[in-house]
Amino acid sequence: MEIDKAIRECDDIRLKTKYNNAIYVIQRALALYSVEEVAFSFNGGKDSTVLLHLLRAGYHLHKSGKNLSTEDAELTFPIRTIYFETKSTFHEINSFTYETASIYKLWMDISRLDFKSGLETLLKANPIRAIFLGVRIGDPTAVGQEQFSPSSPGWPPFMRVNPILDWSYRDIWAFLLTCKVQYCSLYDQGYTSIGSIHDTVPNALLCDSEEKYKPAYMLSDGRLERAGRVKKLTSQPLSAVSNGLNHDYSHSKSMFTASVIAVGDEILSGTIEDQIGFVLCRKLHSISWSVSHIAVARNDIDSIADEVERRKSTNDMVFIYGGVGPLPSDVTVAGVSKAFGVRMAPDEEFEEYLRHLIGERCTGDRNEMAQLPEGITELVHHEKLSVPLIKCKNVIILTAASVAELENEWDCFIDLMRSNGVLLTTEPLISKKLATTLPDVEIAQPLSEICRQFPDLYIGTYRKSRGGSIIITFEGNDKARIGAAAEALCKKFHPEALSETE
Ligand SMILES: Cc1cc2nc3c(=O)[nH]c(=O)nc-3n(C[C@H](O)[C@H](O)[C@H](O)COP(=O)(O)O)c2cc1C
Ligand SMILES: Nc1ncnc2c1ncn2[C@@H]1O[C@H](COP(=O)(O)OP(=O)(O)OP(=O)(O)O)[C@@H](O)[C@H]1O
Ligand SMILES: [Mg+2]
Repeated sequence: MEIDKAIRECDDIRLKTKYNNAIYVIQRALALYSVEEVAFSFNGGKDSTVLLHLLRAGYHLHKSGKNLSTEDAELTFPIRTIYFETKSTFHEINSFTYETASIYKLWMDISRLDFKSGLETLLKANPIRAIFLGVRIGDPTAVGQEQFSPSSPGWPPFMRVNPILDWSYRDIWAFLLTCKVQYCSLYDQGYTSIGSIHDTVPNALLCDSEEKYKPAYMLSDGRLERAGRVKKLTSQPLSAVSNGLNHDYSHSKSMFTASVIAVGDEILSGTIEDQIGFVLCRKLHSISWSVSHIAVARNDIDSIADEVERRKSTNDMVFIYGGVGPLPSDVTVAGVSKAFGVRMAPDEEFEEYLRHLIGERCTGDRNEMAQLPEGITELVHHEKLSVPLIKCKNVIILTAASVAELENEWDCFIDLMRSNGVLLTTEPLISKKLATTLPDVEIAQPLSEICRQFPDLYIGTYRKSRGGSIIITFEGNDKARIGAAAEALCKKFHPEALSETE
């Protein structure tokens, strides 16, 4: 088999290792699923071109391992190949896909539906259980994926098989050039990663002094392969902690809203009690911020991403804590990354901080702790913080794991907010509490009337126990109005029925 031979004969040890690992994944998949149960998602891009040849080699080796006729395996490639064709595909990509299909006699299934609907249709009509993809770490969609990853909730059920997940940009080009296989012509014109015609331009890093573009394999820093993608999210200046807040500052009197997300399986199993959320709500309340939601998410990228996605657009700020660090369960930052649809990329500034903090233990080939969501992360510095606060648009990732640590991070956060003028826009809330042992049925009606009379105040109630006292809270910015509301309520009962409490 020409691919296998080319790799075995080359002296690139790194490429050989990557190749062997990818072939291993392919062979395991072919051992787990029959040929009819697998499909290959091919779109003419460089990554899927690499995968095509790996699959050809892997299928051949799979056949020869079973002592079946390998001649047939060289000539035919019986794995169903799916291509989602759209009007916004580059014509060079389209024609390369069709030419490749004809050269290698691919069994093509063309879909003109969106990915999800196309896959639903395909899976209804065929016994497909696993799909090979050319997804690589660094792709925005790779966040949280492994070599075998079930499709996400909401997608039809199948196994995503990613044999080249750990391949770098350099590995891709080493393979294509070593095996001397054809690739789409756009890669020779400065394109380094290809999306749709609307969001892809040649990579400016390959433009020479005569305004000509060098081929994609000349890009020296593979982390910049997506520099030719027109960004959907523009990055922000890294100056103020208030950047990215959804709040409209022109209405300075309106309340800021926040959501609080704790991350931790142990909170959900009742092993530990979340005290940080409680203290954080109190602190937010003390500066007149309204907490609209508090949630606990599992240590799982999709659960975190779902929660963050839901809250970030409806709140001025989202605070998330737990699951930050190098442990296997520390996936909070990756979850935030997924919520914003951006990839995780090494952040040199953050790595430097970590190096100071924990020495050389944190450096290495893949310093996971120093990977942060790309293009949306702002490191917010404060002299009292040994590691800066991580702020992704309006999501603040707190590293606190105890109330004392939260106190420190909070003080710094407040300091920074003040210096950005944010806290000066709202006045502190004033509150008054009344306690009563009257039964709730007796209080309900008169209290409703007071609520109607004082719509400018927040009036709430809570019970200490079913049989015990009820606490009525009055909150607002105007002391006189609070006094008037409390008095109006007291007048509706006998003089000792309600008393002020802390
Ligand atoms: C075969 C196939 C399977 C996919 N499975 C999933 C999935 O399970 N979950 C998911 O969020 N996206 C899935 N996607 C979508 C991709 O992750 C991603 O949204 C898409 O490739 C982005 O392409 P775009 O940048 O052109 O929008 C799948 C795509 C393909 C082609
Ligand atoms: N339109 C499509 N049809 C079929 N598969 C697709 C399509 N778009 C993406 N895929 C699958 O998703 C994988 C990842 O896509 P991605 O765009 O990151 O890589 P690529 O297109 O192969 O290379 P490049 O990074 O140069 O664009 C592809 O390798 C392919 O398996
Ligand atoms: Mg592509």
